[in-house]
Amino acid sequence: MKTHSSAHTFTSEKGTVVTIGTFDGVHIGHKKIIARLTESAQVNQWESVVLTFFPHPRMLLQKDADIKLINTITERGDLLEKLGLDHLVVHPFTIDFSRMHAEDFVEEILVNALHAKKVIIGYDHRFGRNRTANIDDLKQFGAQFGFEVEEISKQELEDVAVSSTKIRTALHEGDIDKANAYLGYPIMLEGNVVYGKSLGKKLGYPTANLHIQEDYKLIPGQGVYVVRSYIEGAIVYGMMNIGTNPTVGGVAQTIETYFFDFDSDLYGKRLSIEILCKIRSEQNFESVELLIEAMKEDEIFSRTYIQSLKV
Ligand SMILES: Cc1cc2nc3c(=O)[nH]c(=O)nc-3n(C[C@H](O)[C@H](O)[C@H](O)COP(=O)(O)O)c2cc1C
Ligand SMILES: Nc1ncnc2c1ncn2[C@@H]1O[C@H](COP(=O)(O)OP(=O)(O)O)[C@@H](O)[C@H]1O
Repeated sequence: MKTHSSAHTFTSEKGTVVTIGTFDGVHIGHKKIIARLTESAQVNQWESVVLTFFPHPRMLLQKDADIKLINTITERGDLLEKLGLDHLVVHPFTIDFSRMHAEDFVEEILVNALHAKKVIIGYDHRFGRNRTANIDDLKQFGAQFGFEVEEISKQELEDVAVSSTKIRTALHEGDIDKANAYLGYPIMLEGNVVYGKSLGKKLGYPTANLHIQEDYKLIPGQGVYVVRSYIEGAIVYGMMNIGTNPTVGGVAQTIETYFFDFDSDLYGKRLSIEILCKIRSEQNFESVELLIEAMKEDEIFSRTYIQSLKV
């Protein structure tokens, strides 16, 4: 898969079949749409293209700085790559771009830049300045500029929209089982290991504190989770706490992981950590001794769970 940072720098050898969307989560519903795209490309000897925008239109237009996404833009690219796409175009969503008239968008972006022979799009897709154009307009533009339009049905689209919303809600609630089932893969958090309060080692459980750069990344609700990571080529399991560490007087939210059967310096390293299941909610224990007891139980639970994955 080739990633292009703008439609204007896109190049392809052949005509293309294009779909447009955010595809946040790249979940089981999205995969069906992408499968239609890659199949159509194969049958027609075209190249498959996903056109996506960044930042998310809602971040720019509604000043909705607080919108949270299931995937960072890097994760989205990595997940789409696994689906056998030929091209991912991450076009910058700017104020100027948002003001483009529908016909200019079709001619400049879809036809001239992306060489679209076919566009696969939701029945309710709206585009162009103030989202004035709809799928019927797109079909007319198709006749004018020589591309086909394939409509994704209401039912199929609702399945996709519902699962994106359901995944976000499930993640907020810490319902990892549900979120992972809709995603079709374990939700992941990626970031750099930073210094914490240096209490972990004293408690007998050193924890790698993860700093996630992308402020729009949705962090699952507070709680203690069984996790998995890949550190220097090896699978490492662990237990993660997402919370404010109230027992030791913490205030700010941290994401910290104790890795099992592991003992090396992780400061400054980049980790991608998959969340596999929830153990319990974070609690404000009356003493540090009680917190340590709880962590010992978390470890027993986690090791049993991990063992069950291996049989
Ligand atoms: C598996 C696990 C469970 C935890 N559960 C709680 C909890 O229920 N309540 C709490 O206040 N802190 C909890 N913590 C956070 C500890 O207080 C934290 O690891 C400790 O403050 C070390 O912080 P440091 O890495 O900044 O040194 C948990 C940590 C881990 C790894
Ligand atoms: N098994 C382990 N799991 C997590 N971190 C470990 C482990 N063994 C060693 N470390 C190292 O210890 C650091 C955490 O120690 P800790 O006392 O909790 O300090 P901090 O408050 O800076 O996180 C990690 O960032 C990592 O470099």
